Amino acid sequence: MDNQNAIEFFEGQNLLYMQIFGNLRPVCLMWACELGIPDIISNHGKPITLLELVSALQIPPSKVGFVKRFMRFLAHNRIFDIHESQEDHHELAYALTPASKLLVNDSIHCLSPMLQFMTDPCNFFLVMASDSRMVDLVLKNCTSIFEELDSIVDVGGGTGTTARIICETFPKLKCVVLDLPHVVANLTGSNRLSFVGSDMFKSIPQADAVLLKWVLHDWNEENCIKILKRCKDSISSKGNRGKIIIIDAVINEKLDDQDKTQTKLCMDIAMMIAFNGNERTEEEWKQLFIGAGFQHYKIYHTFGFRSLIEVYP
Ligand SMILES: C[S@@+](CC[C@H](N)C(=O)[O-])C[C@H]1O[C@@H](n2cnc3c(N)ncnc32)[C@H](O)[C@@H]1O
Ligand SMILES: O=c1cc(-c2ccc(O)cc2)oc2c(O)c(O)ccc12
Repeated sequence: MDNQNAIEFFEGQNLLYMQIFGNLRPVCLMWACELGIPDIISNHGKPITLLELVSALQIPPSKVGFVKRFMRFLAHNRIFDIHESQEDHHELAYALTPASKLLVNDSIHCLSPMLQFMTDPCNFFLVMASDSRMVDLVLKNCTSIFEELDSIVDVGGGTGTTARIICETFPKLKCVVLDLPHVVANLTGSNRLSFVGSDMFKSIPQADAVLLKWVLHDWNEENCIKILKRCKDSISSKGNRGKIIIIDAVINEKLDDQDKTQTKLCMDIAMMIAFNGNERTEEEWKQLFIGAGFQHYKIYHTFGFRSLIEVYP
């Protein structure tokens, strides 16, 4: 084997080992949450030294080396930051990163239900609600998309977390949440928020706009076109001024960084396994819109791994 081949061989070997051991990442993340490490660091109010962490975890001091290695792994994966403490003789101290701030239990945007769901997929609606609380961040950046509307139907809107945030943010907007009857049974609305138990393939109430957040990626092309046609009927009384607002991923391997593409492609595999659904490229979205009889669309790549797409008749 010449030198170049040897370099390629060892790079290939490393990549393969990295993939093979990759399943340890979610496992370690879950252990960190089960041990309450994000909460401990958050409650500490400043970076926590290794000894302080071991003491808070009530782990025998003899195990300090294990905690150190565990935290090194998580820090390498950008779940925690490692600082050199200025006060404590340059001891190592751990801080939260943007990722672990989302695992602190009393934070409004806490995503730990999503993590638990991956090992125990029973509480689907709790998971969806935890994701939907992020919508407040989207709405702050996209007020122009909603502020001219008088009414909106959140199709497949689950237990109404997104709709409640929309109602709070836009005080003149009336919002209907449409989901399957068993999902919305026993849910109470308010004067501007109501729940309809129905099948989105059959009929959707009339409104100025229809919201589809994390719905279409659950379905194959044929079913998406059926749903979009029902949505088009729902906004028909608004002529060309009605619109569909889709919140979902748009795969763009050329423009996105490696992390973002990784998330979208993982989600694509999850959708393929769980629902025969898929994440889509812009061209694939465009074909759906044309297939359902829409003329125009505009994509806002403004928040995280998902985009907001406005679709017009
Ligand atoms: C992945 S969840 C998304 C929930 C919510 N939009 C969100 O982002 O949190 C998909 C939703 O579609 C609903 N759904 C599935 N089939 C439906 C149907 N035929 N009619 C109405 N809703 C449906 C599910 O009950 C579920 O609430
Ligand atoms: O993050 C998810 C995960 C699922 C999922 C994974 C495994 C299963 O056995 C069932 C479901 O489903 C999701 C989904 O439908 C969605 O719209 C968004 C996120 C997820």
